[in-house]
Amino acid sequence: MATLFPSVFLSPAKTRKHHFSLLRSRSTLSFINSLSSSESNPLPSSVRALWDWFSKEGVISSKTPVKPGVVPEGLGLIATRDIAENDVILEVPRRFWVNPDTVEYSEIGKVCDGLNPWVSVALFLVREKLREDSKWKIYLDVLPETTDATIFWSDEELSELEGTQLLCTTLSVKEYVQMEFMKAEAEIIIPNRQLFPSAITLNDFFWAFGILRSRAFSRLQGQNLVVIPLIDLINHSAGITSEDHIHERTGPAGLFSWDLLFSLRTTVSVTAGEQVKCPKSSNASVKMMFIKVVFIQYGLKKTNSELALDYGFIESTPHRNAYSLTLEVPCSDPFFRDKLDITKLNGLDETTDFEILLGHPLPPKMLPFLRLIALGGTDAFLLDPSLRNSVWGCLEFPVSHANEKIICNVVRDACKYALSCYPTTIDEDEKLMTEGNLRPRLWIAVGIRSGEKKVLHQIDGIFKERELKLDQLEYYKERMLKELCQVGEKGESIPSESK
Ligand SMILES: C[S@@+](CC[C@H](N)C(=O)[O-])C[C@H]1O[C@@H](n2cnc3c(N)ncnc32)[C@H](O)[C@@H]1O
Repeated sequence: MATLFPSVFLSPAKTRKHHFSLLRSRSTLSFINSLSSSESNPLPSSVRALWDWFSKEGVISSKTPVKPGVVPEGLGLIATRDIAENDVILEVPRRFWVNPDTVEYSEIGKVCDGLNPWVSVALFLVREKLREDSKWKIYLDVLPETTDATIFWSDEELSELEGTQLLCTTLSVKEYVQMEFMKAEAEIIIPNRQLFPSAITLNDFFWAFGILRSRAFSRLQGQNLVVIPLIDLINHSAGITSEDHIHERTGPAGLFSWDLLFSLRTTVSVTAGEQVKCPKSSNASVKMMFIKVVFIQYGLKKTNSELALDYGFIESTPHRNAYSLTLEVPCSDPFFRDKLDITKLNGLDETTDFEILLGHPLPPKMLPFLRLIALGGTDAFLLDPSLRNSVWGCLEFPVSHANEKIICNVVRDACKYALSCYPTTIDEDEKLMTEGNLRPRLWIAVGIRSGEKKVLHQIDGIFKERELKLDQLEYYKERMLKELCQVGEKGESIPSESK
């Protein structure tokens, strides 16, 4: 019966639809202890220059409760004094923001008019980076040349992702960026050489894209992306479980000015770090600083694939492991129009991605959608227009033995096929991870491929269990009969066939 379905019905290895929004959801602050030697991690001069610049501009002062520091995640923000709940950590005035408005009021504003906002900000960043006299030079010097985000991986590094959805997504994002670059080059850069005197390469454009994906926030008022110097030094921690700590307000924006401020606050109080003697050291002058690093939550709903793609790290939290199943009503289906109608009525598209998380149940609309796609034969009466408003309710429960068997077969076959595309087993991956000493990118690759396989085994397990219970499930006709009997017990009329 599985052959009833064309191959487009369920395509697990299909590239996940990527929403090329560069917006990061609102973020959260918190404070985690970290032990760090202040002597062994000197602050780069570029970061000191940025701090001095912001001091001179009156953006930070002796009252600012954080300072930049070198932390395991690269640069980060460190608490310098006790901070009370809901205190402001940093506030950066609008004149230091980099967003589509910044581009609009710049020399390239006119030629970038109408461009996709992220493309215009990317062109702006690259152009400023290539200028010796850029007003933004002090900030741009602090930005990393690259991260461990998968768009920056070599072919050899990407080969470690063989079989994964993340590999497909990374390749399609790279293709998309390349296409946008070629378009921008042909339509904006080449026709306006006087504005872009230095050659801009695809690698430059990728750098800017990577910067935006890993550092841009979404504005609270209005949805345009924005990069905020200094605030973008904040790192992510799995330990932070809330996302709501960014505010915008109008306030003092320097020595004599008033402006819109992008403001980062905390909802938890924090006591600043203190100097302690290194316990193993006999030399009393060697001291370790017990520091409080300020972290945010980059997005509670982001999967490990999204974290790896955007930021270049993954978490060990199980539910960050996900697998996306793409379900589609095939246009060759004899009931295509009816099924599409029902799909739309219930808020789904003809092709819908269902993200399944490790340790979580299937998304609620997945089983009804599967049953709808599989609907045919003697069950096709449920597609009658007179049942249009009630059919989804029926699909939330098993329809018929045949229908349920089809969905089990199709999903299990798809899982088996997807699992056969990974060159390693979960055991092999876990052995690599426990042996340790993996380079960061290999660690990410191994974590991603083992996470995806775990989710596929979980999905397969769910449908295997269903398959074993096919004879015990209650189907539509039995449910209808039961309902009729209940009506009968209440003394109402019973249709003659049921008597
Ligand atoms: C918004 S920036 C934060 C500042 C950054 N650490 C730096 O050195 O400029 C985001 C980047 O920081 C790093 N990062 C943030 N949180 C991290 C974490 N929990 N684990 C590993 N890297 C992290 C990643 O490279 C990520 O792309």
